[in-house]
Amino acid sequence: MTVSATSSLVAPSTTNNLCRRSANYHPDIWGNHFIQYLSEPMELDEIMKQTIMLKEKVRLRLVPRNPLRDANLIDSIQRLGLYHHFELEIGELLQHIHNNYVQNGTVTLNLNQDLQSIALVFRLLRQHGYHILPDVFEKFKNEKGNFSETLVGDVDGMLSLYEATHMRIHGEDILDEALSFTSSHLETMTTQLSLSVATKINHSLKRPLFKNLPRLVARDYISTYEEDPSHDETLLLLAKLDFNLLQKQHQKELGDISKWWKHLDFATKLPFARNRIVEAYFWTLGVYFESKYSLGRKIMTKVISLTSVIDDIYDNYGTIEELQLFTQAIQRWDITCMDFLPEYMKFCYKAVLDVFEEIEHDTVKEGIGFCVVYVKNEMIRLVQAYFTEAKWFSSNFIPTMEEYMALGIANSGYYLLTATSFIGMGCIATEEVFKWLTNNPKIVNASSIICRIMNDIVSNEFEQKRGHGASSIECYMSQHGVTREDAINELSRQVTNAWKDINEELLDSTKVPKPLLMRVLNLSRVIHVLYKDEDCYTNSQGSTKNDIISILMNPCPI
Ligand SMILES: CC(C)=CCC/C(C)=C/COP(=O)(O)OP(=O)(O)O
Repeated sequence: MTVSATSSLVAPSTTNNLCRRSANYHPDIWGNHFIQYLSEPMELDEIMKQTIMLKEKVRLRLVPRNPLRDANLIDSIQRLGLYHHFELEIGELLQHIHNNYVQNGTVTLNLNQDLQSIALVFRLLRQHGYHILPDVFEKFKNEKGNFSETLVGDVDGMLSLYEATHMRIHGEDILDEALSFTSSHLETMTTQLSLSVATKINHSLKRPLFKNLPRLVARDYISTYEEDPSHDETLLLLAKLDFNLLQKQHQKELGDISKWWKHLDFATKLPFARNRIVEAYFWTLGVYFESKYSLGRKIMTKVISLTSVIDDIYDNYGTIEELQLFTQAIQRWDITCMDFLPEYMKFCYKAVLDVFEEIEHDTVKEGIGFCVVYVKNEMIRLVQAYFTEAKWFSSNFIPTMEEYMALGIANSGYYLLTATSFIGMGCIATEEVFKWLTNNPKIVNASSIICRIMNDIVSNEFEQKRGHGASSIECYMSQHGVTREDAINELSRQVTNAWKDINEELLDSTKVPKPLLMRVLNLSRVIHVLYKDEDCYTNSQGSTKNDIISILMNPCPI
């Protein structure tokens, strides 16, 4: 295929009688639901006053007492979605545990055979950047070097160890073994336990804490915590009020963004494309939910929803000739290029330029206008990658795995989304940080690999049926002469390794501030939630719909 994106712009010949591919995506399922929230009154002063008072009450408790009590309190606060209010105090408490109960990287806390507590302390310290060693788990092995079967009766201990294993980095074989030991036994145990415990286990197996989205964890845990007779009333009430307050803010934000989307009227103008504004906001909410990231959420939701449409143009509807024009127009970034585009592309092109103008306006106001060119460049790189992918498909080219993954990292869109997420982070996202991003950092590559491969694994069969380029699965099968199942096993191993890369990079935040790395972690978590079993972004009527209802529509009953 010799189509190049650099030749001069020439208006396309008539395309009306072309045979275009179609994916028959289901329509938007939300209608005007979120626009309604815009007219709801916001009388929240009393609730805000109450939460301030409750926060101060909780803060008084966040002083070192007994390391186990401290660890459990931190765990509850984190699961209840309140960590962002107590970052400083929790940091100090963990520092205290580390100073007093860790020697040469090994936890020395005397917890005998209390697997639940040991694994909890390990998980919390790791999560907060302490490079402690997993050798504390050696004592749970038998003389043959296997995890002891006597642990199987300890459901809480098994679950706690299972959750801790997701923090593992390369070379930690004991945690690999612990993961397969705990997951296989937990799965078997579900048939012998009460329905509520089995449900809890199944949920953890599908969405371990570390790979789940903080808002989903909070909404779920608030209910679980309430049922625990030993719960702390102050903490529970604070968690509920805080969740509901944030939910009201999210509803208004999404209402505003939905109005913008409705006004674009892509459902009529580009009916072949996915219409997923609420799902795009959900994606963004997984990246940052805290009140102060409102601007970031607005920008990122708009970028995701437009990228989704562009992806559909390249994957389904556009002809190679049209795609070449669109690619050139994006490279040139000039509104006059619109004249050369087919009607349906004009709407999308104009919307992209308008959104970037809005980003420029917002970021200049915040004093970080320098970032726009970096984000724009990521959009250009993404569209070029989409075009290469379309050319490969139209010429029936099956790349090697190496060629495929180099393009797959670029067309995952995760560099664009990472750069976009940094815009919302304010002054810590310096120009150095955006430059760092242009040098293919390991953590962003890993997150892009997770995005590309998990997406390929769940959407492959459907995409191949409607006509799509070779995915990582076909490339691997063709290159290594193996079955689909073997290819999927190998690719899943690559996803596991990418998570280990992410964990390793999170332990070293010397190059880039940790809050920015947390965006990359959260972007990876979104992929785990949306693409674990099927493409729940494209087919959003199942678990995604339930997740959206639970965090964006249902307040916590007080
Ligand atoms: C990560 C980004 C940019 C998200 C925006 C929405 C999007 C393009 C989702 C993936 O769609 P898909 O499953 O059709 O992707 P692909 O065409 O890459 O397989």
